[in-house]
Amino acid sequence: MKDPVRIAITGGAGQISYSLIFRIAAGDMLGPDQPVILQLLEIPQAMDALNGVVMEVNDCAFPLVQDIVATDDPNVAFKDADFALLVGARPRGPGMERKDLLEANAAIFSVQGKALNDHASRDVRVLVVGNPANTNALIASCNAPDLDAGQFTAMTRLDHNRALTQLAQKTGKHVSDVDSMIIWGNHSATQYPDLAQCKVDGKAAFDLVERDWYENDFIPTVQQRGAAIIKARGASSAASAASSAIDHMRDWALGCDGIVSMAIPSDGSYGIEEGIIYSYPVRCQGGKYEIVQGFELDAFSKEKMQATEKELREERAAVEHLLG
Ligand SMILES: NC(=O)c1ccc[n+]([C@@H]2O[C@H](COP(=O)([O-])OP(=O)(O)OC[C@H]3O[C@@H](n4cnc5c(N)ncnc54)[C@H](O)[C@@H]3O)[C@@H](O)[C@H]2O)c1
Ligand SMILES: O=C(O)C[C@H](O)C(=O)O
Repeated sequence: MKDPVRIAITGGAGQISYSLIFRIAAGDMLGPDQPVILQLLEIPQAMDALNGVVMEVNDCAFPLVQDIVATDDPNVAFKDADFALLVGARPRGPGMERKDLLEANAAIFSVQGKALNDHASRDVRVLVVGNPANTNALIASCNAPDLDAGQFTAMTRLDHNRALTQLAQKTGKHVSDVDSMIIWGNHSATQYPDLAQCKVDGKAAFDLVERDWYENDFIPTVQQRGAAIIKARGASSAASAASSAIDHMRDWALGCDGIVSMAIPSDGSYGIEEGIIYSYPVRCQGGKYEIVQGFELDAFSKEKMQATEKELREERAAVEHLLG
C-alpha cells in the first residue's frame, strides 16, 4: 500500500461535499490503491452536521480511509494537505449571477489562502469550487506568497463536461467520441465554450452542426446551465459539481489523454492578461498541467475570449483590497 495523502475539503457539511467526500473516500479521485486522510473544514455553526457526515463516512468502512479530521480551524484542516478542495462558500439563488457572491465569499478565500501558505504541503494542489471560483482562486493564491501561483486552480471542468454532453447529444454520438473541447475564461455566463478545435469521432464538429445551433443554442445553454439547474432543482448543482471536481484533480494528479479545461493563472498565452485565473485548454502529464498552444483564433473567438477576460479583470478590481 502507498503512504496516505492528506485531502482537505472545505464546506464539508454542504451539498457538494455530501457527494464529493464519499467518492474520494471510495478511491474515485486518486485510485483504488491510494489511502487517504480526510481533513474536513466547516464553520462552527455547521460542526454538528459535519460530525454527522463523519459518522456516515465511518459507517461505510471504506478500506482507503486512514483517518478523518473534522474541524472549524483552517490551520488544522490544511495542515500538511497534499490536495485542497475549497468548496465551502455561499451558493447563489435564482436571479443572481455568480459574481454577486464576491462580497459574501471573498473574505473566506483570503483567510484560507493564508492558512494554506502557512500549513499545507509545499506541493499542495488547490482546486477552488466555491463561487465566483476564478476570482476566489486568485484571492487564495495572492494570500499564499510562499506557494507557486500555479498550485491554485479553479473549476471549469463542469462546464467542459456539460459542453461534451450537449455536443454528443446533438450529433448522436457518445461523450467519449468527442475530443478537444475547450472552455475559455470565467466560470460564469461570459465563459466561451469553443468548438473550433473539437472533433466528434474524428470529424470536425463544425462540419456536423449548424453555425446557428453553435452560436444561439450550444453556447448559451452551456453558459446558463448552472442557472437552469438552480431553476429546476431549487438548489445549485451538487453531484455533478463533485464529479467534475474529481475529474479535475484526478487528471491533474494522475494525467489524462487529450485536452481538458482548467482555470489556471494566465501566463499571457493567447493574449490574455497575465495573472488572472482564466480557463484554458490544458494537457495533464506527470502531475503537471500545461496550456495547449498554437490554436488559431478567428475574430468570433477573440471577441468572446476578451469579453470573459474583461469580466475577470473587473472581478479582480472589485477585490483588490484582498489581494495581499
Ligand atoms: N465551480 C463550479 O462549477 C461550481 C459548481 C457548483 C457549485 N459551486 C459553488 O460551490 C459552493 C458550495 O456549493 P454547495 O451547494 O455545496 O453549498 P452549500 O451551501 O450546500 O454548502 C456550503 C458549505 O460551506 C460551508 N462554509 C461556508 N463558509 C465556510 C468557511 N469559511 N469555511 C468552511 N466552510 C464554510 C457552509 O457551512 C456549508 O455547509 C457555492 O459557492 C456554489 O456556488 C461551484
Ligand atoms: O450556477 C451556479 O451558481 C452553481 C455552479 O457554479 C454551476 O455552474 O452549476
